[in-house]
Amino acid sequence: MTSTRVHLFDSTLRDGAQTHGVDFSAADKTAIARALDDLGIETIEGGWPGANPTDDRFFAAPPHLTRARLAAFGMTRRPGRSADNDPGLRALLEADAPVAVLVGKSWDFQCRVALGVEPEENIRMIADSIALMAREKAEAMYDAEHFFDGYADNPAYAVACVKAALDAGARWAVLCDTNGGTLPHDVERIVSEVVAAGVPGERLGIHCHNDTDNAVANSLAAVRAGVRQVQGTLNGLGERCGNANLISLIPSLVLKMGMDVGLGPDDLARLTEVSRALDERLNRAPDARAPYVGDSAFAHKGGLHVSAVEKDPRCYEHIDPTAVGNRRQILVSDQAGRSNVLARFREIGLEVDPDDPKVLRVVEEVKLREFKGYAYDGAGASFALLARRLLDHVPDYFRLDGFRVIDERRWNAKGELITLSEATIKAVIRGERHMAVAEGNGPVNALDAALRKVLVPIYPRLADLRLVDYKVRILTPDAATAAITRVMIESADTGGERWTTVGVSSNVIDASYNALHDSITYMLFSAETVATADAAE
Ligand SMILES: CC(=O)SCCNC(=O)CCNC(=O)[C@H](O)C(C)(C)COP(=O)(O)OP(=O)(O)OC[C@H]1O[C@@H](n2cnc3c(N)ncnc32)[C@H](O)[C@@H]1OP(=O)(O)O
Ligand SMILES: CC(=O)C(=O)O
Repeated sequence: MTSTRVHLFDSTLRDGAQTHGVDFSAADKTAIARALDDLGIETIEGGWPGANPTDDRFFAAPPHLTRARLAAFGMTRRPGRSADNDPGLRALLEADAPVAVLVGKSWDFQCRVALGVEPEENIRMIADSIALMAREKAEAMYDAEHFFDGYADNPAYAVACVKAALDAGARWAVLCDTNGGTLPHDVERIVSEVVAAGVPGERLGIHCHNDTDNAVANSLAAVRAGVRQVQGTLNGLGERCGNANLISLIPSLVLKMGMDVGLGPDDLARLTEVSRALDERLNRAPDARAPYVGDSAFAHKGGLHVSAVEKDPRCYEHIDPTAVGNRRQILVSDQAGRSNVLARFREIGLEVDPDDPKVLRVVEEVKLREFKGYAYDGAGASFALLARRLLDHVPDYFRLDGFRVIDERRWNAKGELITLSEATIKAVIRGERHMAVAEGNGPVNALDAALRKVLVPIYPRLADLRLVDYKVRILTPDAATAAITRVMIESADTGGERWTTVGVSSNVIDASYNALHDSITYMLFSAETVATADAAE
C-alpha cells in the first residue's frame, strides 16, 4: 500500500524570524536553509524580500539548494493599485526564488478593520496578486490569514477567498490559524467542511500558531481532514507562542500516521541533530523536555520504569529513540531501584553480579546522599565515581591539604569598582607537597586556576579541561545564609566529551570545590581506564 504524500513547508526563516528575541543574520539564514535542505524539507520560506536589508541580502545571493525550493513571502497588492504597479509584489518578483507566498485576509472583519477595504476589494487583491505570481513564478501560494476565525464568523466569505486564490492559479491555499486559538476538533471539522464545499485537500495547506499549545495537534487534525501541505518551523519558532514545531510534526506524520513526507529513515534520524544545531545557533540551551528530540525524551528515572525497560524498551518508550537520532538514558536518583543502578553500571563498564549485596548498598547510598542534597540524575560522572568508590577503587590523584580564598572589592586606578578573587591551594600529589596561588574573576574561577597550576605540570591532559556550565541551587532557602548549597558543574574536553559533577555543602565554595574535585578525578580516571583498555587489546 502506498502512503499518502504530505508536503513539508518550513517557515523558520520567515515566521521564525518573528520570534520574540530571535534576530537572524543573513549568514544564519543561509546556514539554516542549508540544514533544512539537507534534512529534505520540500519548500523553505526564506523571508520577505523588500521588508528589511537582511532578507534582501539573503535573496540577493540565496544558498544553492539540492533537495528544497526557496519561497519568498509577501502580501497581496495594496488597495487602489494594480498588482503590476505594487512595489511589494515587484520585490517578490525580483527575488531569486521560484516560489511566491502571498498572505491575504480571509476574514471580512479584518478587511474592514485592518485593511480598511470592503471584503469584495480584498478578493480582487487576492486574485490579481496571485495571478501575477502564478504567471511570473514557478509556483504561487496563498496564505489565508485568520482563516479559522474568519470561517467561524463568515464561512462563505472565508471559502470564497480560498477559491479566488486557487482559481487565480495558486498551487496551494494555506489555511492559517493566525491567532492560534482554534482547537483540534474545530480544525478537523472546518477543514472537512471546506473539502466538502469542493476545495480539494491536495491543494490545501495548514499553518498553525501555538497559542493554546495545540499547533502540532491542529496540524495533524488538518491532515486527517485532508490537507496535504503542512507548514511549521524548527523547534516551533514563530510569532508570539510560535508555530507548529516541525521537529515534532515530522515524526508524528511518518511514524504515527504513516505519511510520506519525502524524508527517508536516515533523514528522520537527523532530527535531534538539526533541532540542537538551531539552539546552538540561537545561543540557547536545548529544551530537555522537547518531545522526540529532548535530552529527557527517552530518559528513564522511576525504578518501575527502568526495570521494565530493561526487559523490553517498548514498556515505556513510544518509539525507538534512534529513529529520530535520540538516545535512551537510565537515570540514577532517589527514585531508582536496583535495575537503574545495574543499567548504569553496564553503561559505565562496571561488571557486577546483580545479586552482589554491594548493588543494594549503592542504591541506598544514592538515596541517602540525595536526601542530603546531591542530585545524581543530572550528575552522571559523580555517580560513576561514587559507584566505583563503593564497588571497586578510584585512585586519589591528589589529596587536598587545604585551600584559602580571598575576595577583594576595590576601586582600580581607572576609578572603576572591581571585585577580584585570589585562591591559595595546598595539595599532596604522588607523595609530594605542592602549593599555588592564582587570581580569578570570582572565587571558583580563582580556585580552579590555582588547582590547575598545581595539577597540570603533573597531569598535562588537564590542560584540555574546560568548565562549560556552573549552576548553584540553595536547597534550604528558609535557612537563609546557613542553607545547604548544591553546585553542579558541567565540564568538557577538547575532544567534545562532556560530563557533569555535583558538590554539596553549607559553604558554596566548598560545594564548588567538591564538584571540581569530582570533575578532575573523573577526567583522569576515564583517561586511565581507556589507556588500560587500549593496552589490553
Ligand atoms: C500573519 C503574519 O505573520 S503576516 C507576516 C507578518 N510579518 C511582518 O509584518 C514582518 C515584515 N513586515 C515589515 O517589515 C513591514 O510591516 C512592511 C515592510 C511589510 C510594511 O511596512 P509599512 O509599509 O511601514 O506598513 P505597516 O507595517 O505599518 O502596516 C502594514 C500595512 O500593510 C497593510 N496590509 C496588511 N496586510 C495586507 C495584505 N494582506 N495585503 C495588502 N496590504 C496589507 C496594512 O493595512 C497596513 O497598511 P497601512 O500602512 O496603509 O495601514
Ligand atoms: C501567514 C501567517 O503567518 C499567519 O497567518 O499566521
